[in-house]
Amino acid sequence: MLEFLIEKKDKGYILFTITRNEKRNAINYEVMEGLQKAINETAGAPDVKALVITGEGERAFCSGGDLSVFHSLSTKDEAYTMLSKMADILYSLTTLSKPTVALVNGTAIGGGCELASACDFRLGRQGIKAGFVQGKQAITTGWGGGSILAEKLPQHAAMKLLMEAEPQTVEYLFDLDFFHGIYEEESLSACEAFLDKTLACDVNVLESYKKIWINKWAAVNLRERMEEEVKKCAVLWESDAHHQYVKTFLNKN
Ligand SMILES: CC[C@H](C(=O)O)C(=O)SCCNC(=O)CCNC(=O)[C@H](O)C(C)(C)COP(=O)(O)OP(=O)(O)OC[C@H]1O[C@@H](n2cnc3c(N)ncnc32)[C@H](O)[C@@H]1OP(=O)(O)O
Repeated sequence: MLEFLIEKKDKGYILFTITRNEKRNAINYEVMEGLQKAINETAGAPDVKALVITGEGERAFCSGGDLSVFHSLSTKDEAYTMLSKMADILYSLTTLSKPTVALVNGTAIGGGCELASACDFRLGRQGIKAGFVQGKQAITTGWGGGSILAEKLPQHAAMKLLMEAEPQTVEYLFDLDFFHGIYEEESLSACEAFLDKTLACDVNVLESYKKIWINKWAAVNLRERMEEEVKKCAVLWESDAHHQYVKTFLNKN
């Protein structure tokens, strides 16, 4: 069974859905491949004006890296290989030539918040929570999401979310400008209402405007800063405290 769905919508955008609700839409290597495929398809299709990313079901948007897979990564070198692979994908998402939306339909935890941060816009469903919880697991954001967040939010807001490492309400995160909209209705209707005017714009105009930020992020060496973040997380990954968190989580039931 496929772990993701890529759908080309009539309104002119691609919808990428992580279809692993039973694992709260955790990201494994197959989901990583699917995400890159959706990014490439969006970039390459002249009739596609945006990419929307969401999770299957009502419980979770994305619970970050799949710990039942990544728990076997013991050393910093083993961790680096996975972390840098996803950092490449998140950089290509961040710098995708067209607008992107994280449609946060449920809980977003850890790397799930990094995935959302890599999108241009974030919509959160009423009642959900999201948190960069890595700090509570003796690691940092490991996919470059901290450096991306530092580009999207004011320093005090980004630092607070990363250093407190707590799941927060959608209202709290809206006030910090992490979310750009809160919705109660069905997710896709909310997303299409948010994107309506943008999708009415010529794709060449959208790409020209997005290039302003792509150039900015290149000028501030975002990719190099993400690489440094990945390397630091890989070192922390080796700690007993981190391995103990993962072990406890996987043995909880
Ligand atoms: C890899 C590095 C990356 C980075 O930052 O670079 C990271 O993302 S590190 C952070 C990794 N993610 C987590 O620590 C989140 C772990 N999950 C949870 O905290 C909860 O599951 C939560 C809050 C997302 C949802 O809680 P809820 O009560 O709704 O569900 P359960 O906890 O009962 O989980 C249901 C089912 O899904 C499995 N599950 C959930 N998250 C993950 C995950 N990240 N990896 C693997 N499996 C996950 C969980 O084990 C349960 O499975 P079951 O077989 O039913 O017991």
